[in-house]
Amino acid sequence: MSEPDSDKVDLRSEIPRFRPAAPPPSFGEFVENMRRLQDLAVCVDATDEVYQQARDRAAELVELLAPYAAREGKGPANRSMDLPGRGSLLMPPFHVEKFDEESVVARGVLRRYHLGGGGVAHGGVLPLIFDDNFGNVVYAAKRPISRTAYLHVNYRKVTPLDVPLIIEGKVDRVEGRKTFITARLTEEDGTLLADGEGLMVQLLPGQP
Ligand SMILES: CCCCCCCCCC(=O)SCCNC(=O)CCNC(=O)[C@H](O)C(C)(C)COP(=O)(O)OP(=O)(O)OC[C@H]1O[C@@H](n2cnc3c(N)ncnc32)[C@H](O)[C@@H]1OP(=O)(O)O
Repeated sequence: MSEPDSDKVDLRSEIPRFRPAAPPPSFGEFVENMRRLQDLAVCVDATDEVYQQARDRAAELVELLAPYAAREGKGPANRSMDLPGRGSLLMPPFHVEKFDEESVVARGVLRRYHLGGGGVAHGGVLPLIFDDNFGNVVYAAKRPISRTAYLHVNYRKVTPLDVPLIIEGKVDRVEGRKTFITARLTEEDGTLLADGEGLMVQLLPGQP
């Protein structure tokens, strides 16, 4: 049976209306264990016997979960606002601490999974953090639903792992359908690691 139209932000688009989830009690620990698994998957140096066992246990987990795969916007991942990264493994584990028309601030850490080289974060992870912040800024500023047209990141210093990080983004200016956003990624003491600028363009009816 098809889903009701009220689940869509725009009846002609495929973007589901965002509804925060109340996840089952064990979901948060499940996600954190999955994050630890990701950290280990990219760092362990084990014997083939260990990898065989890991392969088989991972296959059991896939078999357990596969029957419950649901459409976008239905499961708790990405919608659990009290969990790091909203409970989405794609998102680095950041918590939004401020969400209003003035700015959106989130705090979190990058971990072993996010390693690039030389003990610091992979550069590609930072645009993900900025893009998510830009999306939140547009939402918090009550701008119409928009997508990123471009995103520019200036890497000012290498970004450490396992150190609290803060991203703060705000609307710089609005020009018709265009919302220009700026953001800064810092350490807790204010050390600037990266700053970014992005253009979010309001979607027209029918744009996916
Ligand atoms: C739960 C809901 C989640 C919704 C999303 C949340 C936000 C998450 C952020 C994302 O990650 S979105 C995913 C990454 N982005 C994309 O996949 C976007 C793909 N691109 C598009 O869909 C279209 O290119 C876009 C909607 C951004 C713009 O296409 P349009 O055909 O609607 O715009 P048009 O070309 O008419 O340009 C509109 C204005 O923007 C300007 N513009 C567009 N792209 C630009 C660009 N890249 N650089 C500079 N200016 C740009 C363009 O010049 C023009 O300026 P003017 O109005 O002043 O003439």
